[in-house]
Formats: sequence, C-alpha cells, structure tokens
Amino acid sequence: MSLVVTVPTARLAENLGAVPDGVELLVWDMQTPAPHDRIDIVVPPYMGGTSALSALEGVDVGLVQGQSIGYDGVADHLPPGLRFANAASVHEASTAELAVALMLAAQRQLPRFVQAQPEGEWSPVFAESLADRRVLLVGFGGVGQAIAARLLPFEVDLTVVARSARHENHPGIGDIDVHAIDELPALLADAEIIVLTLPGGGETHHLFDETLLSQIPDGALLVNVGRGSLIDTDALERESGRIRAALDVFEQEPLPSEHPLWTTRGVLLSPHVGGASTAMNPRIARLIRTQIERMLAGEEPVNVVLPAG
Ligand SMILES: NC(=O)C1=CN([C@@H]2O[C@H](COP(=O)(O)OP(=O)(O)OC[C@H]3O[C@@H](n4cnc5c(N)ncnc54)[C@H](O)[C@@H]3O)[C@@H](O)[C@H]2O)C=CC1
Ligand SMILES: O=C(O)C(=O)COP(=O)(O)O
Repeated sequence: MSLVVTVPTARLAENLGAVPDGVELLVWDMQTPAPHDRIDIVVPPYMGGTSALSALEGVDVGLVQGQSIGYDGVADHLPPGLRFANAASVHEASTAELAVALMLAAQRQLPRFVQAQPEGEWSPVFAESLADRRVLLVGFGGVGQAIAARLLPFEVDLTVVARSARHENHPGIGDIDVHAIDELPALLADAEIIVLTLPGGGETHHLFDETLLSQIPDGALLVNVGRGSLIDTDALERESGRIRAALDVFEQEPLPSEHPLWTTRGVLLSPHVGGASTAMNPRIARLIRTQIERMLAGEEPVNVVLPAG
C-alpha cells in the first residue's frame, strides 16, 4: 500500500517529519495544477481554504483534511464524490486560551492600560473580576469544554447550555449539568459573562437576534469565539453601550476597516485568531499522521464530517 499526501506549506511538511515507507509527501498550495491524478490525502491551506477546493475538480482524492474545526461553506465548494474531515480537537486548547484571554482583558480593562502606557499615564481602575462572576457558556463541545476546564480554576459560577455534550469526562471538568438550548432566554437574564462556542450554519444563524440580545443584562460581557453568524451584528451595535462584547469572529471577515464595530465603546476585537497559535502546526501534523496510519492500515479516517456525496 502506498499513499500520496499533499500539505500546503513547507512548514507543515517539516512538522510532519519523516513519513512511513510508501508515503509520498508533497507540498502543494492548490494554486497550481494538482501534482498527481490520484491524491490520497489533500490538506488545503488554513483560512480561506474553501475557494482553493476548486483545484480538486477532476482529481481522484481519498480524503480532504481541513485545518479548521468549523466547516460551514465547505460543502458548497467541495467537488462531488470527495469526503472531508475537519480538525476537531486541534484548535480547542488554543481557542479556549483566547476566550479566557478576551474575558480577562475585557473584565480587567487591559486595553486601557496598554493605551496609557506610552504616555506614562498611571490610571488605576476598579475593574470587574472574573472570580465569582456568573458565566453562561453556550455550546459544550470540544471548544466549550476546553473553556470550562480553564475557567473553573478562576472560581467562576459556571452554567452551560447546549444541544448535547459531545465529550464526556473532559479532563478538569467534573459533572456539569447541561441545560437545553430553549432555556437560553431564562438563563441569560442571570448572566454576567456569556461565551458563545456554537458552530455556524443555518440552525444557529442569528441565534442572538435583537430579542435575545435585548435580554442580556446591562453591563454584561458577550464573548464570541464560535462564528460571527451567531450574532446579528446590526442588533449588537444597537445594544452597544448597554452591554459589552469581546469578539474573535465576525459576520464579515476580514472586518472592513471602516466598520463601526472597530470604534464601538466597550467592544474588544481580535481578528479570528482563536486557533492561530504555535500549538496549531504540530497538532495538525499529529492529525495528518493519524490519518496516514489509518489509511495505510485500511481503516476509516477520523473526523469525517462530510462523507463522499
Ligand atoms: N475562533 C476560532 O478561531 C475558532 C472557532 N471555532 C468554532 O467553534 C465551533 C465549535 O467547535 P467545537 O466545540 O470543537 O465543536 P463541537 O461540534 O465539538 O461542539 C459544538 C457544540 O455546539 C452545540 N450545538 C451545535 N449546534 C447547535 C444548535 N443548533 N443548537 C444548540 N447547540 C448546538 C453542540 O451540542 C456542542 O455542544 C466550531 O464549529 C467553529 O465554528 C473553532 C475553532 C477555532
Ligand atoms: O477551526 C476553526 O473553526 C476556526 O475558526 C479557525 O479556522 P477557520 O477560520 O475556520 O479557517
């Protein structure tokens, strides 16, 4: 058995290191014609990878291994007959770190100190804590549970709402009740920090619409590391000033430089960098290695979220 595997960057090939005998590893960024008619595993570029999928038209591909967890939009660009695996688990720790960083920065008003530093301005504030705050975590899959595991040592009062809990016994989390999503409006009324980790797509589109946003208590912090489409951005802008927000994901990405969110008071933005850290490449490489080993052994690959249609 032999396999042809393509990765989009030399750095990822380096992270992958030595591959088993019989595996031909090539660097292909999908901007040039496919290097072979048959490729067993194709790894498209990170971010914006969906448009590159057209390069797979007419190529016999065993598995398309994405580098993201979210795969909204992929089905529309994936040539028929190809199957797609996502990068579930790869970005969980990194995205959870960012979510906690955004919460800490917004609660303790770190941007204010960063701004005052060049002026040598001593500007103490009596800030919101993370300790003892009532945190409502929306979504309890890999990312949500990784956030819970990191938040609990901060001594927060944690409530979780989701359709289902994908993992059981995530390290660091004891038994947590998961409330059904239809309890969301009632749970919101009591929340001081709300953290969104749901996937995008039709079912969750504008879940936080004008009505739900208006039920968030005054001064509460809305954190979104799931997908921008979860929140009606126009409605959020109308609520700004009353509630605070820390957002890593947006309905339109990149967020245009003239967008009012950039300058809205009480809004902290990061440019969709939840998964973008040094943890990523070695973890993606580990996942690719698993897929190679499974395919060499004639086993099904893991993480297939779009079976060959
Ligand atoms: N900011 C960033 O850079 C990153 C963002 N993400 C986003 O985070 C999302 C979640 O990732 P994981 O936790 O690994 O996914 P997952 O599939 O493990 O968990 C999703 C959670 O959302 C819940 N859920 C899904 N659809 C729902 C619905 N319609 N109503 C109520 N609950 C629903 C599930 O029950 C589960 O608790 C990804 O789909 C991606 O969009 C992921 C990685 C990095
Ligand atoms: O893993 C994810 O879902 C992420 O959000 C990060 O990457 P993406 O923007 O989906 O390419």
